[in-house]
Amino acid sequence: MQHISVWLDVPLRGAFTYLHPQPLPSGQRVRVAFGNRELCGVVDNDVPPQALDEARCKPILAVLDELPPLPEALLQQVRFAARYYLHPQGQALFTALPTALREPRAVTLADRQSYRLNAAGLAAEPSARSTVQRQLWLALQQPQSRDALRRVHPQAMAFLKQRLAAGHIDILPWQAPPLQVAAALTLNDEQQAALDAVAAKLGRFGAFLLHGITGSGKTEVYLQLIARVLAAGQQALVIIPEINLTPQLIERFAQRFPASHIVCLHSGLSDGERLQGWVDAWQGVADIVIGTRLAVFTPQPRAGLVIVDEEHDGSFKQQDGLRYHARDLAVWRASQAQVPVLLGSATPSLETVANVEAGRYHRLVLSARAHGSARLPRIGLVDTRRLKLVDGLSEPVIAALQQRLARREMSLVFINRRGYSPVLACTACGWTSACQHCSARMVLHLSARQLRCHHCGAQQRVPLQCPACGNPDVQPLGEGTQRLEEALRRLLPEARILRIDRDSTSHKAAWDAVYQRVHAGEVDILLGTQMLAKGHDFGALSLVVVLGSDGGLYSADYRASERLFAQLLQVSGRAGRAELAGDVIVQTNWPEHPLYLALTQHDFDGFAASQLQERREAGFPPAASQVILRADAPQYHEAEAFLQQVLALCGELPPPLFVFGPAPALMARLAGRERAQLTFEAPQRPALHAWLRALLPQLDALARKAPRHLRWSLDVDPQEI
Ligand SMILES: Nc1ncnc2c1ncn2[C@@H]1O[C@H](COP(=O)(O)OP(=O)(O)OP(=O)(O)O)[C@@H](O)[C@H]1O
Ligand SMILES: [Zn+2]
Repeated sequence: MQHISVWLDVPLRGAFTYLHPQPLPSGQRVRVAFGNRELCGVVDNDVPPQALDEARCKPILAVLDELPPLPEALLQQVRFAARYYLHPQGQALFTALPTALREPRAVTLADRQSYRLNAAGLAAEPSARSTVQRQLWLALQQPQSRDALRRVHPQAMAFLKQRLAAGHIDILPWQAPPLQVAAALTLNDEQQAALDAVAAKLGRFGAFLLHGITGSGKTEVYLQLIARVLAAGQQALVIIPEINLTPQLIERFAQRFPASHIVCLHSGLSDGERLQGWVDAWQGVADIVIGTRLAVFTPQPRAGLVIVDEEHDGSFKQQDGLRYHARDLAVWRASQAQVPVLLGSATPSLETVANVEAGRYHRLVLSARAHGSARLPRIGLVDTRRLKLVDGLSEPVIAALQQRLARREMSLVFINRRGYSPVLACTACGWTSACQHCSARMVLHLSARQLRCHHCGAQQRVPLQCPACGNPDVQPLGEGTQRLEEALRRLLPEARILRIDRDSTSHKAAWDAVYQRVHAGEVDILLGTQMLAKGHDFGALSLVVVLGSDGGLYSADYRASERLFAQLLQVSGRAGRAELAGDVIVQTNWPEHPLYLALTQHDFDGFAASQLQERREAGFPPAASQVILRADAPQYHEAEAFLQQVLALCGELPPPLFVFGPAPALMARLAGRERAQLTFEAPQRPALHAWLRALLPQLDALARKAPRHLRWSLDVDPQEI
């Protein structure tokens, strides 16, 4: 019997040892017993098996070998991710796999082979009268996939089956159809320079930032680079935020590469669809993979290029389990595969800006809008300190909306708050609608007659009177999208208004309908949240109004200004993308704030430089490296006590490492649990990680003794504090 190391999806750091009569290759999926369950495991011969007595060791129950062993490149990527993010490797591995491959069961996959008549089949010619048979027989003189045959005639499968049984068919391995590239746009000089710079690195590693203002034609650069990669017989990986994965984007890729196999990986897929796409990429059948953060783990044997669009986007950081950053893993992966990686954004993250400054990434600039006459919009501020607002709207804003309406141009009203009003308050005693489970207010959803917590999902009926003092006069305070919709309908009765937020437009089909209406010219005012901020290209849009953004100016989170600036520049970037000139109006009580001043000048570089300077002075990332140890429990003192024990375990940290806390998290209470944290920090990452890695065994031991209801986690390079 052989001792074999197997990774399991369990929160333990080591691999497990099982027995099997023969050696098995690394990456082989197997079924094993674990406790009283059966689990899927993955063999890893890089880990020495434990020298256990055979009597104490269980056998492997089944070898799940309908697929080849998982590729070494994936196992390496997982090894790196587990090490870097201080996460159990077994769990990291299973995070990387599609759900269907996490189960201890065999999977079924589409047939990607081709079929062609052999000599016997060519000799057995159907009679001229059986037209369907003849049509299929003629088609099968060339290699055909099952899909292609079905398109020839719906009865194709029956014909194929019969001919296979008769021994008339040769089965051929999958073959890529010849590449087709539809007509591309002529690049402008900056686009061309960017393309040339990355193309020069094809076949080698190089990290690039494509810093292109909104509407500068970044996507066109991606498409033309991908054309080169495909022409070289390689595969491309494109990672984008979930919110940008619109049917329009996919359509743009499909139109450019009509014969290529494009796989789209996102959260809306069924397990079977995700598995098929993943396996197609791994088997080299898929030429292009476009997906959200999890797609960074999709294997590609002929990898040629990695693209991360909107690289600054917060959704690239996973917030539970293996807390990886898809952009950072994408860069690592490109360096392993020796291919270039291109990070695109109009508002790059400060991490990336710092990497450019340090010479690790090379910056490529697109400084002008690509579309013929398009210019950047004018951004103006409306000082609301002395203005009377009607449902949150100032006179100049209403006038501007009216003007566009008269000119039959489209406007976008942006407010990052869904619901009717962010809080309900009692006019007598000052009671507000706090969530009982979170340190947050419950949002009024008037149409549903509910108060809802946007953090934990708690819902309750709108009280008819103040729950504290019985006063019947409880009033909504502030505006959300629903209330603004109501106000706009009243103030501009002739306008056709379309509200877009997570309540109105949650699935892809709804998005499709939005696009159709917008492009058919059936919308005068688009009103919505951050769902509208990024990536969309609405030609007729000439005015953007930003409401309620002041809240982001004075947050305790040091990243809040960076995020707000990026969001405002992105949403401003929706205006004036084609022939129409664009205007942006930001309503604010703080018109002198440096963030707004930089915004009105479209001064990303100046703003980023000042933010980086602040971070350096304060010793915050990217000028330092952080790891947060979080703990939560029903009572604060339980979470805190655990972290105190960790502190005692740490003892004196070797300078320049240091730790602060335990302190309550910014959102101290969430879904009924109190949250505390320790923040570890150091000017340099390797020393911090090495020191924490050495601490892990003792930390795990301590955690095993903690109360059962205590939860804890490590967050490397945290994005939320
Ligand atoms: N070289 C070009 N010549 C003419 N038009 C172009 C060119 N490149 C891009 N465009 C057009 O400019 C518009 C904006 O391009 P694209 O959507 O690629 O920009 P982007 O930089 O990805 O924008 P954003 O970051 O704002 O989403 C599109 O309508 C596109 O067709
Ligand atoms: Zn809540």
